[in-house]
Amino acid sequence: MGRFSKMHGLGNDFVVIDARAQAIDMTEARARAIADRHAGIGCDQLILIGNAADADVSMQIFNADGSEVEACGNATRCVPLFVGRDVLIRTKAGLLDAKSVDGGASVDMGAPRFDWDAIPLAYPMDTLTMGASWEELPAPAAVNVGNPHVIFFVDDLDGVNFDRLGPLIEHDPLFPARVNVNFAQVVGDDHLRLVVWERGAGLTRACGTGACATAVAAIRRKLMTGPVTVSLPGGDLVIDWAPGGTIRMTGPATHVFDGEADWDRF
Ligand SMILES: N[C@H](CCC[C@H](N)C(=O)O)C(=O)O
Repeated sequence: MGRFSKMHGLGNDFVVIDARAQAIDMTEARARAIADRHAGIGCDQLILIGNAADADVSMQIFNADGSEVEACGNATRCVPLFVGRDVLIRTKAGLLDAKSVDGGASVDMGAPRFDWDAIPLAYPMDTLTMGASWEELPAPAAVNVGNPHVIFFVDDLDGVNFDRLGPLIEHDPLFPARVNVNFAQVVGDDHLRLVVWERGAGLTRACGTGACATAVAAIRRKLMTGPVTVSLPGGDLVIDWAPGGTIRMTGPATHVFDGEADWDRF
């Protein structure tokens, strides 16, 4: 039998498996089966913690649809709680420094990237105000924070049909690696509301990399200067960034319970 921890960051929930202690052959199909909320354990993302030659641990991230991706901000904040100390984490997006703070963690998420081919987009385009539109939505921004994000700043977040526009944009051929779709509303000085349709997971209660990408886009557009409070359905994150620097994300991390499972059954 294998062991796992159920954890979350502002309701964005994870099954976390310590692959240092147990051999597990993770495939896209097995990740999807584990994440299934009806026939599996259920989570937005599956997280494998492993050994790393150049860091304290490695972190692999699988979306609920089974796709392996580069970054997950909310899960990164859970790693110090999971391993019991501050850690340097090797991910597909680079080395991340995660330190415990009261009730959660503060993480240096690295530097954002803005070039069209770093997002990536299918062809050259300005990524601060993109020359692309979807129905009534305003021209978005695009930012890569280890994973790809498109950000729409709207006047009325409650009037957006997330379930219709989210998948339409996630799968648009302009995004050859698909994309996380962020819908944001400025609600005060250095304060945003944000709802995210996540690539490979759909609507979640919070998205850490989405909060990072959206705060960076707001600062780039001079809508605010930061540190930015990002209010997601599951709660608040604080994002600090200045042009030319790396992004610091601070917020809660929660351990819910530990369990056992026979991984060969998935
Ligand atoms: N859906 C994302 C991965 C999880 C990101 C999110 N849960 C976070 O906290 O950053 C992607 O496909 O890039």
